[in-house]
Amino acid sequence: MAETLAGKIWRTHTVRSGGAGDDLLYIDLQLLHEVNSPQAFDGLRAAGRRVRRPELTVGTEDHTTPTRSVHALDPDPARRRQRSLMAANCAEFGIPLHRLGDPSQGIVHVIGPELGLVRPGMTIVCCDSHTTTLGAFGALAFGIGTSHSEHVLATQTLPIRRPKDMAVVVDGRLPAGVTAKDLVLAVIARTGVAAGHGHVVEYRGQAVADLSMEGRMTLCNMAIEMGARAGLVAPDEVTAAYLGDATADDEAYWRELRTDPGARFDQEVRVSAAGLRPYVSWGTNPGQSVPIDGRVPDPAALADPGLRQAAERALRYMGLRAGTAVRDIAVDVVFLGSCTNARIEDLRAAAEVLAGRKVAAGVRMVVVPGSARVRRQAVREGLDRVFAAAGADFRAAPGCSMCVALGEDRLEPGERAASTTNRNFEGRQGTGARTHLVSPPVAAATAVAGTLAAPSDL
Ligand SMILES: CC(C)[C@H](C(=O)O)[C@@H](O)C(=O)O
Ligand code: SF4
Repeated sequence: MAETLAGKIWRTHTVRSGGAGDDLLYIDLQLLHEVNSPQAFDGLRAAGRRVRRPELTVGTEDHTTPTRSVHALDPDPARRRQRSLMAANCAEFGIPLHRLGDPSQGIVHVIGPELGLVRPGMTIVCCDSHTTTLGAFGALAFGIGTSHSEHVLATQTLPIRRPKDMAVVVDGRLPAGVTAKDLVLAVIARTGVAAGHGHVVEYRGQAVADLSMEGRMTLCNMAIEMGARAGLVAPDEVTAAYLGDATADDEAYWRELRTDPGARFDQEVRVSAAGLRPYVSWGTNPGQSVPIDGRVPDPAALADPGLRQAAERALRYMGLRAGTAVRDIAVDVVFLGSCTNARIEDLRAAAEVLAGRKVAAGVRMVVVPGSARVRRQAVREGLDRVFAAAGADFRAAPGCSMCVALGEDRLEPGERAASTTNRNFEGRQGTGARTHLVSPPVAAATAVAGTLAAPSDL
């Protein structure tokens, strides 16, 4: 029978089939970070269990770490305690951990691929919703809760119901200057934030095949923002070239890792790439996004009462008026960072726009690399000097930083940011903070213009 890619990975990892209920799935890799892991370890200890496969488990510190220096003492004792607890847990259970200052430390979804841990056809879990990022490699990767994390630590298996299959097909080619971030915002603007609920989304079509691995990671990163369990791109030559070490056996296996012709998806969305422009969010969910040359919509024009109310509330929170041209919105802060857009290609794209230009007076631009490796590469390429010359603050240590405001970095109440992150709900980047989700080139152009802008506006 014709199968989807998700279906194949699922079948080959099913230890026990649960019929209409949960299957028991073998998990190839579990990643951990400091925020959600303590409960899982407490559970193990209480049950007197060990970690079944510590060598298939890797931890990092990312959500709460300082970014100004790898030696900085975090002034907050609760955050310090949380990270020491993670270190103690990993030491006790024999799990490798990349702490701040370690050359491989960084945001959990960024370091997995860097460490060569992510391969096509794997099943990967982490107590973090953006684990979907790793679907870019043709791996089935998704976030789980802490009790499930404990289950995987103890048994290397996970009880879980088989999700449905959804295809997002992007026909044609993306115009110049339109990135994976714009594409995913455009898709969510069309489908809404719940369309993928209970589904694995496989991104397909020419525009997806054209994306680099980093672009595919951006795309899969935000699968969760349309409600999906996971995002997936079938492995191809781009994947093999990025991994760089595929054997003939690997390549033969990877060729099977694709959706068979005639396989059925439970849902399909088709998008044409050709007409897309840079996208910017105006509201408080990623679906509330419009092209950069658009205007803040008028809630009164929305037929659906739920969407209308959400838009009214979003405009109030965001301090925006219907009909305002997006390009007229002035920002206080530009944040280039996060597991969505803080890999080397993202930093390059922003630096290309900033080169020879200055961040506008009154605007603060903060650049936080996704990992220590990304930072070293950026310095090798001289991007640090480009950021400094433009007046941007290129931080010394990687981490989630201002994406989530769990560490020191955050927006002040009422501040407005153009941010390369993935979530813009109320308070996400700090209490009362206002977030506009953008791509790295738009972030850089906005920093220069002081108002939301694309590079072509400069
Ligand atoms: C803190 C963590 C569990 C959370 C997640 O699950 O995604 C965070 O990474 C986020 O992006 O909101
Ligand atoms: S960078 Fe942001 S989205 Fe990514 S894991 Fe960290 S907090 Fe979550």
